[in-house]
Amino acid sequence: MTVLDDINAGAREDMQARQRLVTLAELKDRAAAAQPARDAWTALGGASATRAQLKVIAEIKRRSPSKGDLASIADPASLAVQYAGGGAAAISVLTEQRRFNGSLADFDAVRAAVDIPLLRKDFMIDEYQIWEARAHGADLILLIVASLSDAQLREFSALSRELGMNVLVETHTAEEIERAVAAEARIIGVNVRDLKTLDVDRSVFAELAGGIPAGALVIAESGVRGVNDVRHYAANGANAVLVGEALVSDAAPRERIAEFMAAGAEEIAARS
Ligand SMILES: O=C(O)c1ccccc1NCC(=O)[C@H](O)[C@H](O)COP(=O)(O)O
Repeated sequence: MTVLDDINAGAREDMQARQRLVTLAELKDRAAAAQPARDAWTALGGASATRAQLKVIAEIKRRSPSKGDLASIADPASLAVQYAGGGAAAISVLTEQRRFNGSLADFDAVRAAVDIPLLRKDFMIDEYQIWEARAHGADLILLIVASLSDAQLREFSALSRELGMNVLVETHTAEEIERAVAAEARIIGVNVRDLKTLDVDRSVFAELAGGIPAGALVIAESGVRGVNDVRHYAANGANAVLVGEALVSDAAPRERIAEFMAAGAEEIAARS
């Protein structure tokens, strides 16, 4: 069993516990009453003809399987306000409990504090979680190609779109990019962290990003520890970077985001 298999199995058990408390019918009612989803595609630069900026998706991440405890984050809402103030285009909130110490309560607190698009970052293996995301005000969800069949990728993407949300489709290999493209993904992430071994290899981004069709938004996920990593991703075609550890462990996340955006814009200008 890989780490990803193990996380998915835990995510399913936790979802089943929530299903005993909140039925799908109740979630559907809550989703219908929720404010419409914000436009994450446009916030991430999708509608811009030039895509001259590098966008930052700033993540709220307390712990991780690879690094253990990262930050206690007693007040996720206050961190989210700092992220938004620094210019983050979107905020990723990890809601997985067992390995990341996240929760839907964190998500709700962040939702109440900021008005920019929110990514519900979890291990999505069932439509229930997609309804749940929308019911809690998510604008964007993550689908990990390695966790899903082609049919699930298509069905989960279609449901998310029906609910007004965008989908970040995460890949780690050329074959997974082909599957994402076949599922008509418009926002494609390359996670340089192999979720089966937890190895982080930033060169994976340079190898794979060129295979993503023009028109799609390209998100570099994981491994940003400083401006040089941001420059590397921007120089190799990233429209946005998804950053967790470097921001939660920084005393000045607002300034760090602004710094990452400035460095990224310089690289994009240099490559065009
Ligand atoms: O972060 C992990 O150790 C991890 C392990 C297994 C599955 C997923 C994992 N992380 C999810 C992510 O992809 C990252 O939280 C995200 O890309 C930010 O990464 P980083 O900036 O390196 O914290």
